[in-house]
Amino acid sequence: MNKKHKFILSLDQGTTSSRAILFDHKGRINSIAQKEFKQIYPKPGWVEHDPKEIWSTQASVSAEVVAQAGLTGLDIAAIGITNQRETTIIWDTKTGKPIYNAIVWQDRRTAKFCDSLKKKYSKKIQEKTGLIIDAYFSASKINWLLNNVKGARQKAEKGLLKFGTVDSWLIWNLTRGKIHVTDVSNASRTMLFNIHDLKWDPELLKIFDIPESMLPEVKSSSEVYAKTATTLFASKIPISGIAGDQQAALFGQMCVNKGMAKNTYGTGCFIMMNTGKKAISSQNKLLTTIAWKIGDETNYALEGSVFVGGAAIQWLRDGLGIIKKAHHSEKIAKEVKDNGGVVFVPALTGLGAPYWDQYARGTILGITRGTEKGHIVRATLEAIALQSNDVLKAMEADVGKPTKELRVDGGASANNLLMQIQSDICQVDVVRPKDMETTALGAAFLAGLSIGYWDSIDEIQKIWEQEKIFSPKILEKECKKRIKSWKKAVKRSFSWVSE
Ligand SMILES: Nc1ncnc2c1ncn2[C@@H]1O[C@H](COP(=O)(O)OP(=O)(O)O)[C@@H](O)[C@H]1O
Ligand SMILES: O=P(O)(O)OC[C@H](O)CO
Repeated sequence: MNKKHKFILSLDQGTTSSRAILFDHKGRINSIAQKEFKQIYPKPGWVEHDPKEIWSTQASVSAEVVAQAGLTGLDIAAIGITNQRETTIIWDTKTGKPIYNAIVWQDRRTAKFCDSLKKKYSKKIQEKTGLIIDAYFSASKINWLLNNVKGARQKAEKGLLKFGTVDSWLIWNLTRGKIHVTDVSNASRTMLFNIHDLKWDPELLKIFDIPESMLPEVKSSSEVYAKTATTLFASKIPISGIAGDQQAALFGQMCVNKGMAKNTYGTGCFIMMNTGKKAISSQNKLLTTIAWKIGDETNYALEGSVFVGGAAIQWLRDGLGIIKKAHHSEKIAKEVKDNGGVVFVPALTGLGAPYWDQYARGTILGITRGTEKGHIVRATLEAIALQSNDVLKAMEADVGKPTKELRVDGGASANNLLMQIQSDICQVDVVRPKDMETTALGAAFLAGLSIGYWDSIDEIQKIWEQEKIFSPKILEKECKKRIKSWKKAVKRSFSWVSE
């Protein structure tokens, strides 16, 4: 069969659901299957997933999407993997069983430990890893698991345990325990990886007290790592692309040139700017990270993560119960002409970039007798846009250039009002692609490139299509006014709790 008549299967393992998507040679979606899984909150600030459920939901949607399309494994040219990043899984090499739940990127249990490292190591860690010391990254989570799960440290020291981010865990299972790998983009989120010499860093391993034998082999983002060995598919399919989900989205948005930026509106908001072959060290509390490595070329990016993006909408739905469905937020926010003076800072799990205050908490200011539910909902959408703008402005300051356009994707980018607000606040064009599953598409592109399904990035650029452009509708003066009151509110949310 002609390769071009085959499909690329993309596995998109996100924070709230596992998705499998089949893409055709034009980069169009043929079929999607998705399953949500359980979020486990054992204590305030702790967030866990069951690694077995991560695997079982991902395996079942993978089989489902192929069957649903009336295809078999023989129709799949390759598999690309993209995943929630930083989330930490440790498993027993012999049994393949996890020693504990996955500690999710949002989990704050290691905040104090991270604080204790800041004074001595902030500079060194930022130089080597591009990251700012925070409980967000994998290193302190691995350290916690080794120190708190009975017998873990002894086993790890004997080489009997493996650590992986979710990509490694999925590949371990897809290959029935034969392959333990990750790619540079995922490795760059662990706080153990030197992003300049592309190696696990012995000094960092010492600081976090982690044996190197636990770590996966680090590969590029686009190469054949292995072939599937599960019974999920009738044939052995090459796994040939891996990238952390935000890096995959940057690639899926074809932000392949220096200065191009994207924002993914999922649970959090993740703004990333391609900085080309150069790792730019941020002066504005952003992260320097590896976007991808293709062949011998490593591409770097600046990133700012907003912890609570679409999750603020979820909170309106599940916590406050003032909306029934996430997409109702648009209609309800449109019932009022503006925010009525209400400003919401959704620091529900602290504040990420560019503030990095793990002790900040959510606050709603400006409520009066006239405040309606629409004002709160509108202020929530504005907060998503304002947080994203803070990051974009920090990026522009780091690279010394204004952004031309912001490409958008993720669940909440379907909200037209939010996209218009984003364009107004940033005073840039917001460009939404036809295919909003850009994360999965990016992984498919990486997988397809390495097996020659697509010949080059140039060929892929030709198939990328935009759906809609949102241009600023308010004047810069009005925009500045809104940002001023937002900044005032953000200050009030700082250091609210001490634990
Ligand atoms: N129309 C919408 N308006 C605003 N928020 C939305 C809308 N649709 C989805 N969301 C939000 O987007 C998030 C889901 O996006 P998704 O990309 O699936 O996230 P993730 O990959 O983090 O699980 C949820 O937090 C949800 O509240
Ligand atoms: O699963 P998402 O889309 O919320 O992304 C999670 C990020 O990778 C965390 O860094």
